Amino acid sequence: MAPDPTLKRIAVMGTGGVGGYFGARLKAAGHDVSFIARGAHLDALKTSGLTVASPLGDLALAPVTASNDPAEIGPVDAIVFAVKLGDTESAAERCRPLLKPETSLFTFQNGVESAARIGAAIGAEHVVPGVAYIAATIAAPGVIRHTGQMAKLVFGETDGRASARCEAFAAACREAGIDHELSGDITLALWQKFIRLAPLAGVTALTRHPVGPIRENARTRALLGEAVAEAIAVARAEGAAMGREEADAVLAWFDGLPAEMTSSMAGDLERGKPLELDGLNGALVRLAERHGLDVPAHRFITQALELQKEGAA
Ligand SMILES: NC(=O)C1=CN([C@@H]2O[C@H](COP(=O)(O)OP(=O)(O)OC[C@H]3O[C@@H](n4cnc5c(N)ncnc54)[C@H](OP(=O)(O)O)[C@@H]3O)[C@@H](O)[C@H]2O)C=CC1
Ligand SMILES: CC(C)(CO)C(=O)C(=O)O
Repeated sequence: MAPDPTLKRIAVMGTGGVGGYFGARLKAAGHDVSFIARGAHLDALKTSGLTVASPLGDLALAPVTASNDPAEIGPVDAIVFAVKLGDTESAAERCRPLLKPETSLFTFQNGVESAARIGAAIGAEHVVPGVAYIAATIAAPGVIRHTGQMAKLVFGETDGRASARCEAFAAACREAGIDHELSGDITLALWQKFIRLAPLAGVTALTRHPVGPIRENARTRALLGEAVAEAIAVARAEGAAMGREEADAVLAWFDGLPAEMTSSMAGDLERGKPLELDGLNGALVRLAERHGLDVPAHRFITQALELQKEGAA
């Protein structure tokens, strides 16, 4: 089947675990996808193409269009935005040559502040918030490694409308075999992920252990539970429609994860890369303060990881 004609040209800003994996699936389905990358990873993409190793099916795409200069790519219909939170504003600014008035930017960054930050840089009208559920990383230059079975995108307009641009992106995902959901309440979807991710990221990074041992040890399980309860309190204060009993569903989700599952922030810590601490646990501390709430577990996590935040020198 020919790919949906509405999204003729797609650019991936940040060809890492998330952008590389989902961008590769879209390209394999026949879409015109350009990959923005840098360093040795870009060199490998240019010389050897993009490889994805995944339990859902490997891909070896060569050649691929890859560049560190968005002006070389020019205006596109959609952008998949997936850089780390610390690169948000600089990468958003670099998207300008990719924009025409109707270009949509789908952001799959973690946290609950991504769309607002990108919107402030390039105009809110371009931005569609989204959530990625996947564990993927750059295993070597040009190679994305996906672990586990989870690989899902959730996206939607902030006002809940089923817009043409979201329908078109959903069609592209369908054609590419990407598990996806066009959400009628993306703000809730962002919080649903955030109340899982921030505790998991914080506790896996802090303990340097995957979820298996953390959930089996009474003390670390309690820390995870406290971090979840605090995140839910902040979500509720921010207006997310969820009850305190949501904590049971989150702990059940942790119990269902593969024991060896960790978080992208723990992976960054291991590799000496900068941490997304300010946008995850740090964001909960900031938002809690705004509502007069105390979040001691997240405060402690941010304090304990502070010296690793910028990555290894
Ligand atoms: N990895 C995962 O499993 C998941 C991650 N997420 C979220 O998705 C977002 C992206 O994470 P992830 O895919 O892991 O990130 P990665 O670090 O794997 O990939 C981001 C890539 O973008 C590159 N990059 C950053 N800025 C620019 C720029 N201005 N120009 C060109 N290239 C640039 C980075 O290069 P360099 O390495 O040189 O910095 C890197 O190669 C994060 O917010 C993360 O929390 C969400 C769900 C799961
Ligand atoms: C927990 C996980 C793997 C879920 O998608 C994630 O988002 C991350 O580690 O950044």
